Amino acid sequence: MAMKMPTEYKLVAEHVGIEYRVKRTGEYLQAVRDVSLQIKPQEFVCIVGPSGCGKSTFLNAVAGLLPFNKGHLILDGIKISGPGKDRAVVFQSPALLPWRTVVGNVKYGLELRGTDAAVMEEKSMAMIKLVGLGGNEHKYPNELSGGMQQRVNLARALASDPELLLLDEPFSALDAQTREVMQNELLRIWQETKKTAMFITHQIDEAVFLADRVIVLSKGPGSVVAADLEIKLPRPRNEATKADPEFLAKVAEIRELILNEKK
Ligand SMILES: Nc1ncnc2c1ncn2[C@@H]1O[C@H](COP(=O)(O)OP(=O)(O)OP(=O)(O)O)[C@@H](O)[C@H]1O
Repeated sequence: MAMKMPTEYKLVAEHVGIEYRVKRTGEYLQAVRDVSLQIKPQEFVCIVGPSGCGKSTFLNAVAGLLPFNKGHLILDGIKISGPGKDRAVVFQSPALLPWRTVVGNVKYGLELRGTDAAVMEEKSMAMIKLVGLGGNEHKYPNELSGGMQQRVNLARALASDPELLLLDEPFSALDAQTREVMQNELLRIWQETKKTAMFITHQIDEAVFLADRVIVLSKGPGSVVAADLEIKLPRPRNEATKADPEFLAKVAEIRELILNEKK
């Protein structure tokens, strides 16, 4: 097996363009025009931007689920050309298999890879514990709340030990209180696992609370990177973070940037 060389960046996007062929008209829509960005190992990067700017499109391209027609996407020094076990995605809807228990769902990805049964059991149980679901291993998805289902989804993504965790508005279907709990939980898990994370959200305060860096995309279609802002708030972050003048200033700055994009 080829030795993986350590690289300065976990993910590099170089002038990435992504287009869709619109079925209805047969025409091409350049959803993302020119996105360049870098994510360092263990960094938490949030991507925000006006609705329809191509946040999900970009994430899907990084996941290898959508082809791109311009530029390059490079993960650990290797060009992305399709899905791979080095990336795991957490979508807004948990999409759990209803006929499988919590542990059965967490194991699913590992099973597809032919992982050894004992290793699979051990990893799945550890991940379930990590996401705070210990004791719920044998419950079925319909016995779980929305927040618990999203915890299972996170455990499933982490079980495969990905190099890059991709999260596409994972908490936007949750009520405000559960959402805040899950943001804190995600930060705790991220600090324990040290996974590099790319998180898409349209909620600016969520982005600033979570991220080391917030990248703002311009209005779409044909989006580019409008701003790339470092968030220097101390960690661990907690409720007090949200009252920090730096937090409030960054939220206001990004809100202004997005409002200007919408004009
Ligand atoms: N399957 C598709 N076929 C054609 N156009 C699409 C398709 N999916 C998305 N688009 C278009 O691509 C652009 C980017 O969409 P995308 O969903 O990535 O934006 P987004 O920033 O994630 O939006 P939101 O914040 O509303 O979720 C939009 O103009 C959208 O209409």
